[in-house]
Amino acid sequence: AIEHRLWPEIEKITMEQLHYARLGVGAGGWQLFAEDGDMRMYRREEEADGLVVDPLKACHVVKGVTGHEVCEIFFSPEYRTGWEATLEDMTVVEKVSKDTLIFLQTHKRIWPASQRDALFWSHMRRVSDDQDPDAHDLWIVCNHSTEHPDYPPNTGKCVRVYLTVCLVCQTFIDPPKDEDEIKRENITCKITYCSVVNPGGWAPASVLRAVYKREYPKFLKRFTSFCIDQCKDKPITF
Ligand SMILES: CCCc1ccc(-c2ccc(S(=O)(=O)CCO)cc2)cc1[C@H]1C[C@H]1c1ccccn1
Repeated sequence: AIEHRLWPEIEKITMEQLHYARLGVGAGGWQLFAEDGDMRMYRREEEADGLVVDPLKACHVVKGVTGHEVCEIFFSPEYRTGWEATLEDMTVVEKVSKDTLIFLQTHKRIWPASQRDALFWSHMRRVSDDQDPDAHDLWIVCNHSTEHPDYPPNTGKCVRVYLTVCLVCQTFIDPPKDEDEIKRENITCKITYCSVVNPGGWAPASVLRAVYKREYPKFLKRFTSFCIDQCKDKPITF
């Protein structure tokens, strides 16, 4: 296949994000800011040119779904309106390959900041765990801001945000007694979600931090509940 112009960047950023997601939160100034059941949400307070760009890392454990299923739902455009509450509009601008799409998304305005949009490539892949070959495979979705000639930034009503996001999922199977078939009650998915969103233009630090504190826990809970609901009556996809 002919290599797409974005392929080298996609490969580099995806593997960097995989490495970053697998780093623990012990070092590096992470502060726990939200907890809910098995979900732990951490952030670092960081600014770039006076704009809040607080990196976020969330760890969650969800029973009854596989990492492949969770990443498939996070990646696929057809499910997004079902779980992304802050979305106002979404377009698939380009289909790079079956596992790589370019999205343009408009998010609901957060008063008093102006409305934001995001243009990013989204890439999904299975990664075999080189450290522990008998561990189950990892699945990753990586979203990273990009440019596109037909969608220049800041031309309409929206301020363009710049984001890098990854969702890394690992499936664990607790084998059922005497070789029965694996049921959903025997599977657990360990999820790490990382995001850095540069708001792209001025927005008060206090407002942004309040929005992230409110929106990220809601987002991850809504997303994982949606996954459980979507998968519960379907055959398991490993
Ligand atoms: C001023 C910043 C506005 C703003 C821009 C962008 C995003 C955002 C974009 C993408 C992704 S994702 O994980 O790639 C899933 C695909 O949608 C998550 C978040 C969120 C907010 C704000 C709306 C807030 C928010 C924060 C956290 C989660 C959801 N929404």
